[in-house]
Amino acid sequence: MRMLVLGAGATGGYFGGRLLEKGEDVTFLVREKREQQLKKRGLIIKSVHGDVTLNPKTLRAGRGEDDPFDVVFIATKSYHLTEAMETVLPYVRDYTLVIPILNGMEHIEQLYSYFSKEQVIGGLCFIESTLNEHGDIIQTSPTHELVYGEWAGKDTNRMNQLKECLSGTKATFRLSGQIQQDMWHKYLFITTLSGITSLMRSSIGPIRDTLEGRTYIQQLFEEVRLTMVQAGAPIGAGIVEKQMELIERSDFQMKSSMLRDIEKGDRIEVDHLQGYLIRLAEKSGVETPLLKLIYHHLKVYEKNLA
Ligand SMILES: NC(=O)C1=CN([C@@H]2O[C@H](COP(=O)(O)OP(=O)(O)OC[C@H]3O[C@@H](n4cnc5c(N)ncnc54)[C@H](OP(=O)(O)O)[C@@H]3O)[C@@H](O)[C@H]2O)C=CC1
Ligand SMILES: CC(C)(CO)C(=O)C(=O)O
Repeated sequence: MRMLVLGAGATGGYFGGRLLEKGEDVTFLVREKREQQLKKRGLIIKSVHGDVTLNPKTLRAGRGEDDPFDVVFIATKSYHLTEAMETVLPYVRDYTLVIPILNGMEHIEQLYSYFSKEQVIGGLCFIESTLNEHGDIIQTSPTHELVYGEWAGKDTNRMNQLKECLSGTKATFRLSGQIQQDMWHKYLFITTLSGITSLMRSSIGPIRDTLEGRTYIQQLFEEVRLTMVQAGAPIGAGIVEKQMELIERSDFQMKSSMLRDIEKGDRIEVDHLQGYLIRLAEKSGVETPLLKLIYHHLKVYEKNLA
């Protein structure tokens, strides 16, 4: 299958790079600066699973538009999505599978204004990765998993074909029969993790290892869970307990990508993650005091960037 990865950043560059390493036909749709970096240095992955330097095929918007792709992974930040969608449209046909791997949920509705419900499938990823000052991908913990699946959870020929193509890669690609729930659960986890680590400006260990810190994590999980349940999201029973266990087991040094972005002085996805949930909570009247504090704290960070 011909695959296009929109965004050769920390996630797109990693998963696309691993597929390329395996020998799949992968192209990256990039902007000028990133293309120059990739041409000069190559796509460099420095990872706990092994380093690799690759020479990827790149495309710039407007070029090769008569050469469509079978699969398009969407791997930009949420705040770049609208512009990015305009540039990717010419490479997509009716049969193209569009797989977003962003955190959050709001982007799904946004994608439906560009693509049909048939084209867009569900997706998410678990990975701790970032770009260093040279644009190399630094991937730092054992998990490197991309999960995908039909929105309605069906077992289809096209998913089986995709599964075949993604298998045998030095990263886990997992086909899910309940991708909507997986995405909401990941959203619950990341809103809490990014919220608490960004508020405290700390990796998870020092927060989790104090009674007060753990209480705040628990409170935030509950606020977010209730918001999601009231919005009709398919949240499983006992999910907060399961995700608290995940927090307990996480490496002491574990940070959210949002905190890493704050440390680099970069933009953050606060409106896409915490902001969208606050809007949902307001609609259903759920009280979210801690989530609101975190949201406003992060909005102040954003204001200070300007
Ligand atoms: N990093 C992580 O550990 C994890 C991140 N996520 C989520 O994955 C998503 C992507 O994050 P991440 O990969 O970290 O982000 P990055 O900022 O590292 O990468 C995004 C890439 O998208 C590129 N891009 C933006 N707009 C365009 C465009 N119009 N055309 C081509 N390329 C474009 C940027 O390129 P340019 O250099 O030109 O700006 C950048 O390289 C986010 O929703 C994030 O929350 C999920 C799990 C883990
Ligand atoms: C929590 C983590 C690292 C898991 O993939 C993540 O999604 C993020 O930091 O954005």
